[in-house]
Amino acid sequence: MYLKQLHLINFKNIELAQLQLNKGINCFIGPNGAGKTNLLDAIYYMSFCKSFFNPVDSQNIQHKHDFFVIQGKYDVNNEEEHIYCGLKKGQKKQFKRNKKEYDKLSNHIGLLPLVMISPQDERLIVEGSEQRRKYIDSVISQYDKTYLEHLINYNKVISQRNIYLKKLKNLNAQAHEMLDIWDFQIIELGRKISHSRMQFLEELKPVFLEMYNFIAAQKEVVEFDYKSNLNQPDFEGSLKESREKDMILGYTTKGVHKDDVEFQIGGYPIKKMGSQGQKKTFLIALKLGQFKFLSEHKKRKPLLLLDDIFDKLDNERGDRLIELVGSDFFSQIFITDTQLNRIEPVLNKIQKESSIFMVDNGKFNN
Ligand SMILES: Nc1ncnc2c1ncn2[C@@H]1O[C@H](COP(=O)(O)OP(=O)(O)OP(=O)(O)O)[C@@H](O)[C@H]1O
Repeated sequence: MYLKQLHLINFKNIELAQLQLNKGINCFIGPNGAGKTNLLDAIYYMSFCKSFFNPVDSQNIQHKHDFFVIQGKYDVNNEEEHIYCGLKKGQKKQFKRNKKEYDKLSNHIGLLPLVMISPQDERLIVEGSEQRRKYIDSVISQYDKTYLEHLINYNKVISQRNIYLKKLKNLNAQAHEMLDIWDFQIIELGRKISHSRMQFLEELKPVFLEMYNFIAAQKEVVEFDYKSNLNQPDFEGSLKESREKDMILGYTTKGVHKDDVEFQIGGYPIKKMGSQGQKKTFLIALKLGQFKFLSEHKKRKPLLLLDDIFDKLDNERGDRLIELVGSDFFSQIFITDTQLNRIEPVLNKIQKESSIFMVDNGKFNN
């Protein structure tokens, strides 16, 4: 699978861009703020129907304009796929595949698998558990539609339960009866969600370790551990016991919406003990592991988007990463960097078909 053509109008700082893309490697080189990451974000948008960076859709429209359009032509197993996304201020976004609008955007997720590696991934390490859950959910949703449905339903149950808790004054028999109904679903759906998350992380672990050990040349020991709220011995009992507390707080404190994954280096949390380069290596290995995982599950190689990837890595790790990325294991790749003299030697080492686009002030030349 690869992206052949990209056409953008008023997407962030890119007023107009029409690009013919290379099946191999596409490099976008330019100064800070030029629009390199915005271009990657437009490609991300076509796979996930949303921005990687800004969840407020209307803020992705170029300032002083009232709409944006993103269009892409893909080759998927020698069939052409045309994706159109248009957003006009104050209106619902239009998302079409081959001129036909989707009934539900969730039906599109997974058609064009994609893995993005960005400096923003640091959020996965430094921020709270919500970031890690979102990450896991977005990967599983790319290959398992039922999971996405369970997750949507689970979130609806939690939000209805929370609305009810906020209005509740005391836990009388009627309140317990109502909560029993929601708690039954929290347990049923939660079990399925927790099981899928556990399976995914167990399968991801060996490929993640393989990638980490390759890039870091076995220099340190890393690990991740899934902590599911549902795995405590009597989850049902503890959900019931928390009702009083939930009523006071006005939200549900137990359930898979509180799950987490602990990232470790040398047996300690990487958030506290990892150096910047080690954290970066960890995140790259996680995402490349995800790439391998998705390739196997989708029987299709995802697009790989590498935003500012070589920053903070020492030469040895950088070289090993180049060796990896240059292998036939990866298909179409998009790379951004501020320096042409850092990218040119990389392309020479890789020996893959490539195009270089110079980016300045939202304009692209090659
Ligand atoms: N809705 C918008 N309208 C106009 N400009 C926008 C909009 N959203 C973001 N921008 C601008 O886009 C620019 C950022 O572009 P981008 O993140 O693509 O830069 P970059 O080339 O990746 O830079 P860096 O090398 O610093 O990562 C900023 O100047 C930002 O103000």
